[in-house]
Amino acid sequence: MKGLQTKGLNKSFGGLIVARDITLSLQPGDRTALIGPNGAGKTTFSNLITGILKPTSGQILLDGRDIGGLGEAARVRAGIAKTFQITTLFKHLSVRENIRLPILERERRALRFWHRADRDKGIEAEIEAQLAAFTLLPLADKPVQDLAYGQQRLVEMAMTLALKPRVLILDEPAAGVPSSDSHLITGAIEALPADLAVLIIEHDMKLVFQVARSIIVLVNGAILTQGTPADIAANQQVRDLYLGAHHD
Ligand SMILES: Nc1ncnc2c1ncn2[C@@H]1O[C@H](COP(=O)(O)OP(=O)(O)OP(=O)(O)O)[C@@H](O)[C@H]1O
Repeated sequence: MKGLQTKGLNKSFGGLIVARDITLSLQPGDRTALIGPNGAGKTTFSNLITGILKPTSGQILLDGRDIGGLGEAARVRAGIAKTFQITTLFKHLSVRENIRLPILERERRALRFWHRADRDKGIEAEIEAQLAAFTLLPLADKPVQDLAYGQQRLVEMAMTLALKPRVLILDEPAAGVPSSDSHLITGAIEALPADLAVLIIEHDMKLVFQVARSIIVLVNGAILTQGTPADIAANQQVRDLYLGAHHD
């Protein structure tokens, strides 16, 4: 089966169960949001997928292959990427230079024997394409520290795509972004490569309902329900348990 699957994923910290029998699948092209109240286990789930945490039991498959035994770096190489965080941006370097870094790193790892000039030309073309895709061309030569927060988040996304992921986890892409700039984030998500499988963990329901085609609701570490945005908006249990409740 193509894409990412989890089968019966469980995680406990001592007596505290934070992931309960999570079985889901994320196919190429999916735009799936994972929502749930604070402490529901969303971050824990993302950490299980990226390999930061090891599950207590259960399986994680990528294209049908069990990747549960792989460490974080190997999972990135296998095609699972989570967005770089703003704290990892080189703030004094330009947007273009920041985007160049993960591309150079990828090429160094791939040990492809390009003629140097061809390789450099290819890299520069890729940087320009990413700048254009994320509407960053006019800002390309500015130091990242001079950008608005929402624009810095676009730089993170562009850098993550240099890893050529097949599965992309966007962990709170709109966190800290003023609502006047949230269209930058929704625009960037909508412009992601069509065949990428995208999992969006997000508190901002407006953004979730704009970009997700499927929504998974997590409560107490377990999947309460999964459905289209219309299903979820109409689900009384979700409204009672989550959407009506106060969260940040
Ligand atoms: N390393 C840890 N050790 C013990 N308990 C932990 C650890 N990490 C998370 N937890 C607990 O696991 C539960 C789920 O936390 P998690 O951060 O995954 O939830 P979340 O849905 O991402 O919440 P939020 O929306 O607030 O980010 C919480 O009760 C949390 O206190």
